Amino acid sequence: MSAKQHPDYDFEKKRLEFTKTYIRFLLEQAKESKQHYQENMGEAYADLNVLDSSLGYSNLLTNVQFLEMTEREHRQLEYVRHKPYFARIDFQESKKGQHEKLYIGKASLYDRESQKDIIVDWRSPVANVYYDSRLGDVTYEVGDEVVTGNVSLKRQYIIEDGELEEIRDIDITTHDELLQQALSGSAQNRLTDIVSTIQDEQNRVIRADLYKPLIVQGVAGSGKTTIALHRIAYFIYKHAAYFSPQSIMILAPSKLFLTYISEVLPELGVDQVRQTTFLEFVVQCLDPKLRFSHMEDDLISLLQGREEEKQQERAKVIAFKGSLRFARLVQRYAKDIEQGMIPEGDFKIGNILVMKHERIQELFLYEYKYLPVYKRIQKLKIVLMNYVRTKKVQWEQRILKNYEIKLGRALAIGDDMRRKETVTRLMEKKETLMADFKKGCRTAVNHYIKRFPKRDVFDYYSELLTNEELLRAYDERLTGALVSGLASSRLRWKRHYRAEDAAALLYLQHYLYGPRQEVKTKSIIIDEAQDYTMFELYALKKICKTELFTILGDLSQGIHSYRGVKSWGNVVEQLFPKANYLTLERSYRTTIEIMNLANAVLSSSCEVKVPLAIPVVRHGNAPGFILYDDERQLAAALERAILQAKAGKLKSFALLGKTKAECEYLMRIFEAHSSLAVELMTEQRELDTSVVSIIPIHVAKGLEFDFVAIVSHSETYSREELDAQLLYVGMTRPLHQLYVCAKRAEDVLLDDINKDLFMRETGELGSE
Ligand SMILES: Nc1ncnc2c1ncn2[C@@H]1O[C@H](COP(=O)(O)OP(=O)(O)OP(=O)(O)O)[C@@H](O)[C@H]1O
Repeated sequence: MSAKQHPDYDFEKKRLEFTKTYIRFLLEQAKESKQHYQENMGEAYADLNVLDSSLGYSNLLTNVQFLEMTEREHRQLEYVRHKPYFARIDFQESKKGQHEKLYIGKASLYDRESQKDIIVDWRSPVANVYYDSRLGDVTYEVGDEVVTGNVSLKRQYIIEDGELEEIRDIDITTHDELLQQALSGSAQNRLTDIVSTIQDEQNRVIRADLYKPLIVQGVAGSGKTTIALHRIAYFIYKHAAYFSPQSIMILAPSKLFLTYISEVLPELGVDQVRQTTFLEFVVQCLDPKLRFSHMEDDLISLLQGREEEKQQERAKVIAFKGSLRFARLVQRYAKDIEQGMIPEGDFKIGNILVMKHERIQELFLYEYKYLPVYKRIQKLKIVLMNYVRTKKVQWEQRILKNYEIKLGRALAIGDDMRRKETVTRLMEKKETLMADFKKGCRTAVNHYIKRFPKRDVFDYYSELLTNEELLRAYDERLTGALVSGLASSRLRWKRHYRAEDAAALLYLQHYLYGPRQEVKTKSIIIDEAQDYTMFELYALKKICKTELFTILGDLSQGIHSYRGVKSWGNVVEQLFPKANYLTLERSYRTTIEIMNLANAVLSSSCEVKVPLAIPVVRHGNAPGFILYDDERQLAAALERAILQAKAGKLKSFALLGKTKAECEYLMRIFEAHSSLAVELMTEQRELDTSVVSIIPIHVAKGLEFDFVAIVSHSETYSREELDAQLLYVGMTRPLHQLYVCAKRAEDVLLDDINKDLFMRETGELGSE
């Protein structure tokens, strides 16, 4: 209800004014403190030359740290001042008996004098009660302790620009009203935070054990991306000492997607989290010059279905390269490289045995095992150099002694001539030997180390792919077709690889060289994880040396399933046996009508591997099916639908095609027959809601729009799993309105679907 109509309006208004005034006061204080620390820094800097330098630096450093802290506080206050909180719970803890009104917001605030909470952070233990429990008796956990109490009121606020607009009391069970309101809004070109309407199943994901891997199967629109980001904010709040933002890495499918999610973390007060794509990460670990063709290229070839047999073979090669079987093959190869590296024979300087081959092997293969193979060479070099240095005098004396004995014998020779000759020869020999020995001590280690092979990861990997004998040696069950498929999958240019090679290269780099820069990641969040191969997940685990993965995906959207995850069970069993597995079955993005049609299309054409999405209670228009005959009709019908939707306040519009070629075709149709501003979206561009975006479905995966039309013009959808999943992905992108346009119902798999699930329109309706 409107805030003013609520019986507690005066009280709540006063409370809000008090909070705002206090925030203003703190902001003033923070401003003064900042100035103070800046002045101190200036003085400390000037003193650097005068004072003992360590004291000067420590002064400077202390002030820099205080300044950073104050700036952080300042930023946080600035960012909550217009919307300090979004909910209140009245809570009475059983033990204390004290009744508390707890206001929940995005950041905590307390009275500096009384130390009492003014705002409680949404991530704090007690705030869990707001998300998780109903009115009445509740419990929540603080560490190992369980706190019991009673919640007598749950209240929500809508505060805009510091003004109280609405107050709602949640009487029995749900947050539905506020959720409905949140969901009925428009899709922006950026994802937003949802702290005030997090649902209980989502709350469980956000707060799931942070020290265990977590795998989440969530239907389309269930909030996976959104809650992954909230989980990061929770990580940082709960374990600030262990998880700095820099130690967390998000892996997203594309740069476009990264831009799309870029505002959520700052909205949640979190910055500096590493956000990248898997291929970008591999490039950073290996070599900035490394280039990958995109996995979408393979998808496109598969979708276009050209030279079907060849494509089937390619799909098999891609699938194999993503498998743990290939990972084992690469592992064996890496082991052999390791074993075969050590130069033959003992390490000697002249005749002096420095180290036996067996001992070097022992050091290299066992004692330095904790290091990547090539780093062990450096280690061995240092050890051998030190060894030679410490032993040099002893060896020298041994040589000298040897000659002393020989000289002693020579001096005893009776014949003057022979004695002289022998002594001179021995002296000369000694001189040469000593000179050689000294030189040997300086150079022998380097010479020995140079005998280790010097090859890079690309060289090794190319050798593996193209050497039939090697491939069979590491996997004797390999078929001839696969062997030749692997060989022909190698790209011609050095440092230019296919996406399917990324995992093997990453693994080899990890095993042989270690990453180029130290990987400081302690926790990895993977979105759209159904597109990852088992080998990719395995290689990531190895190179980051962590088990702390949060893996979120939806098998129903597995359009890369020829390579990607087929079952979460496999991921748990083979890679993360300690993982928690959670599911999200409710979908928040689309209306019931749209979700019902998407579910029907999916289940009519392929085996559904996971539960179908349950839409939250939000109704909308029935999806429209536009049957058209020619380009002109199509453009006119869609223009009309879009203008109508614009009048109905929808803001973001997308036309989805099966492939890039189809989208380019649509672009031409619209430019020729419509006055709408359209733009062809690629992964490099940013979403612009002022135009109608034309996007291939696989690029739109993960994104959302108010209005979506899926157009089949030059491309149709078959009953193959890949096509049905692609349609499903497209159909689950809109928030409010879906159109499917085709020349025949079977082209978009609607021929077999219950006709009540969509409204059939003909192109003529729209053409005037
Ligand atoms: N609890 C919630 N309150 C309000 N909005 C929500 C909530 N949960 C999800 N949403 C909204 O639902 C939409 C879908 O969320 P999101 O994109 O995170 O889902 P997803 O599971 O990653 O989807 P997909 O797999 O289809 O890409 C977003 O607009 C998000 O803001």
